[in-house]
Amino acid sequence: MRSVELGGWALLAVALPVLGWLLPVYWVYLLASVAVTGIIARSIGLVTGRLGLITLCQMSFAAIGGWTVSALALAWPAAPFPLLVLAGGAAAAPAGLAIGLATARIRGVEFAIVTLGFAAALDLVLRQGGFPGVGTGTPVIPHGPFAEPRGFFALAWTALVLVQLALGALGRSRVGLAWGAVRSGERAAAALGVRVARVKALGFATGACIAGLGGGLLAGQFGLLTTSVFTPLTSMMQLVTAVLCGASLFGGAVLAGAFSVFLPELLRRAGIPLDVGNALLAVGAFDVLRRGRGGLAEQLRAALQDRAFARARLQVALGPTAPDDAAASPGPPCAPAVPVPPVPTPTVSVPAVSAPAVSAPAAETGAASGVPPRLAVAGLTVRYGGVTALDEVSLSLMAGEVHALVGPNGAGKSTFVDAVTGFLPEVGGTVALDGVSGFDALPARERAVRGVRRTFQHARPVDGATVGGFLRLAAAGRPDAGPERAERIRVAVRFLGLPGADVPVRLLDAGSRRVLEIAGALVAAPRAVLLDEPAAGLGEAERAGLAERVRRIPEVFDCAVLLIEHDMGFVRAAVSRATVLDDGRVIAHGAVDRALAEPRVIAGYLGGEA
Ligand SMILES: Nc1ncnc2c1ncn2[C@@H]1O[C@H](COP(=O)(O)OP(=O)(O)OP(=O)(O)O)[C@@H](O)[C@H]1O
Repeated sequence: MRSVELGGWALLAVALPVLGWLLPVYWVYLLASVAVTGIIARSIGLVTGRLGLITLCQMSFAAIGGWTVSALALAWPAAPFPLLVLAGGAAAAPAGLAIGLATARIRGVEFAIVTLGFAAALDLVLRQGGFPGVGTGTPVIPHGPFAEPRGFFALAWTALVLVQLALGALGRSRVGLAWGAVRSGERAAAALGVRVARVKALGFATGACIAGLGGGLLAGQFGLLTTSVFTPLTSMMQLVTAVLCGASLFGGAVLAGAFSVFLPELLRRAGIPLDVGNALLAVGAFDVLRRGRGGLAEQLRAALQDRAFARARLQVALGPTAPDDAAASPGPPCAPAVPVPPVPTPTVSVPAVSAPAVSAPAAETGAASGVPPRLAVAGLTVRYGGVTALDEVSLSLMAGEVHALVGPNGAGKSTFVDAVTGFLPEVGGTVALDGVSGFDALPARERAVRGVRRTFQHARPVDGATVGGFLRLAAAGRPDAGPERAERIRVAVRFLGLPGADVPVRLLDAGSRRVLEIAGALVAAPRAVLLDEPAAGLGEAERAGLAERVRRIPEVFDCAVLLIEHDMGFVRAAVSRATVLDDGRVIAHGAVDRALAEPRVIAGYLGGEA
């Protein structure tokens, strides 16, 4: 895969100068247009392809870049043109940041409508004021060699390649990995410690900056810009073409540029109305979205990846472990490598709660030893409209224990995890971490950063990431040094038998993805992990292997585990204590065998299975 990419870059490095100097000027002009349009398509590929946000205003950001370059070139004709183009990108970025911050809490149709509104508003403003130089008929003439078509060709393609290299580096960084996490699911991203609103705004601002660069280049290529180039409709057509071609990749952006430039030319020569071409592009984009496999370039890359990893191990290996398997290295213990900062006293007041329906004896919760529970949950109450999903539920999760939370479907188990990890807006009761109250007042991301990590019943690890990339992102939420993180990742990979770091997550089967999600929780040096049905999707042998590993998590990672699981064999193999919920209330708790042997549990849940 890597060699294919390197080969592609080498081919480009040779082909572009040759084409630039040998082709007739007309073709050089068209190919320069491909690069400029490709830059705008790449900005859409970032926002829509990587971040999953439908943007209908990328041509408006291009207009801001074009307007800025036009104004600067008229005021300062001898200015180095590349510098002006950079100024165009810089001018568009704040507009993107402002929209990104204002829309941080929305996505989907609402987000698309906001961007369309911005595009329409800017279109009106531009129609009133026009672009600099148009009134007097003074065109932008790029200073120096860039005024010539061949010089401009070199500038446009250099800009596209530099944008790609910058996005490639960003994509491998924590920010880029976080874009994929946000696209996969904002809840799951927050559970990884990602600042969702900030990451979205930054991504949108980056996209705006790139579109601004494209618009700045358009000013140099056209000389005089007209508003018809930057209407909301052209933004929509750019989006359609970018989606069809898969512009989250360099090849897709180039293809989108080629479609935009050559399709109208071909249709014109064939005497076919341009609208027919637009309709064909729209149908193609619709088909791409319907299939959900990405645009043309993304599908090609997926096919190449499938081939490259055809012989690789793509499942977790969960055979029996040797007692010292995970901790084979003499490295530092995985946790608590970083001390957990104290939780500040909450500024919001927590409503007083009455005593829990069933309260745990002090000896069982560990309170008698004076060691505070890792998580002390008291009187947790959650209502969905008229449904009381949790009713005064209390549970103490002690250091060193694996504790099961079991009960029939609809008992409130997932709601409990959502409430403790901060994913529900209105929750009654209190949660303390390591004896410090106020944990329940923190937002979800902050709870993850403080060391309470979770997995989801329906796992969705980061789109487009590799196993290694996902784990790096998951480990990055803690303020410790790189080598400690790398060591935690190494231990978790070995402990859970994960496939190679370069394997794309999308190639893993459902069960292996869930195990990867567990690893993501563990590499963050958590104080407690809450695992929601982690064995779903695994075969019989793997389930046994996972149960054994879950039992050993406290010993290897110094973190307490709350396990939700319907398979009682798995539960008995993995846990020491259990709390049984039914209809949102605790009906039994204590040592696992005793709790599961309670008559109410056997009658209401196990149906004689005990
Ligand atoms: N978003 C929601 N809106 C309304 N009701 C909900 C919502 N989520 C859960 N519920 C209800 O709350 C109750 C508890 O649901 P929850 O998903 O927590 O149960 P569970 O024990 O995790 O079930 P399962 O084992 O099937 O996952 C159920 O009656 C469910 O229908």
